[in-house]
Amino acid sequence: MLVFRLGFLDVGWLDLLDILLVTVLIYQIYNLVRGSVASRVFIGYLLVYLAYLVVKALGLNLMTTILEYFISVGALALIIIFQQEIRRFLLLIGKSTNVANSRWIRRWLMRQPNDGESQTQLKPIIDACKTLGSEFSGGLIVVQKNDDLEKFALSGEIINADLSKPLLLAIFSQYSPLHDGAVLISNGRIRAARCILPVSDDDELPPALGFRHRAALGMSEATDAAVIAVSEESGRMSLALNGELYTNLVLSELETRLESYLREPKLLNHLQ
Ligand SMILES: Nc1ncnc2c1ncn2[C@@H]1O[C@H](COP(=O)(O)OP(=O)(O)OP(=O)(O)O)[C@@H](O)[C@H]1O
Repeated sequence: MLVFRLGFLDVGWLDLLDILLVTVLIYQIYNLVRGSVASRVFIGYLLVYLAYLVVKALGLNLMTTILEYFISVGALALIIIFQQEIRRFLLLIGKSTNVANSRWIRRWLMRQPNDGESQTQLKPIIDACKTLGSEFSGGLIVVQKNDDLEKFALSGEIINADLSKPLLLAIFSQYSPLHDGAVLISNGRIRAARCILPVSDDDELPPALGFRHRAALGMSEATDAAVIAVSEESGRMSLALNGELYTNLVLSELETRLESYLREPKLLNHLQ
């Protein structure tokens, strides 16, 4: 059905709906990539696409063909560059559908994490963070959720020991040869120490936060693990989840966030 005419263009309700949906989509994508290097790539790609539309409308055939090739190869490159953002976007959709809140769906489709699988005990971790914070020792602890973290474990020293507060404190003691880097906790055990984590290039991170916090954020962008950073300088605790860094957490807040994130139902986990 025709709504109005714009020069030679007939604009209908469906066109308006189409424009609205594209606007929302571009806005959401912009929100996800804002502040990262990817945002500049995104804007660059949009400009090339606009140039393509213009040369196509003007009938410049050779230029149109060149830009067409560029855009089709660029689409593949975009998927690689925007891995993290695409993941966050799908996560956003997964969360907003709120499937996990339906009791019926929970019962029939989801496996709760406590059905026989070994769950990581959070108490030793929280207690260790408390001591590390009060002693200004500094620490970086990765708690596995679903994603396989073995390649990160192999970047450090494999330990494979029972999880306990004294062992965590011994690892992060400044006299320990293992205190540098991150401790990786997997299936309720300390899997490895001295692990090297990917560093985030998010330029919105406050300059006061150094590489420990960047590594925590980077790991949470690359995987679904929960990463705790205890600052050596301030003793403050931060938690990185799904590419978000929650800073200056009090102990109870750290525990609640960690608990609810790690105990989310499995179906939701797979959407992330
Ligand atoms: N990519 C990384 N992977 C694992 N650990 C890292 C990484 N980068 C830094 N670290 C750890 O963080 C420690 C402190 O780094 P830095 O002082 O830059 O961090 P920070 O964020 O300022 O934290 P703090 O407040 O504790 O000083 C390093 O000695 C190292 O143990």
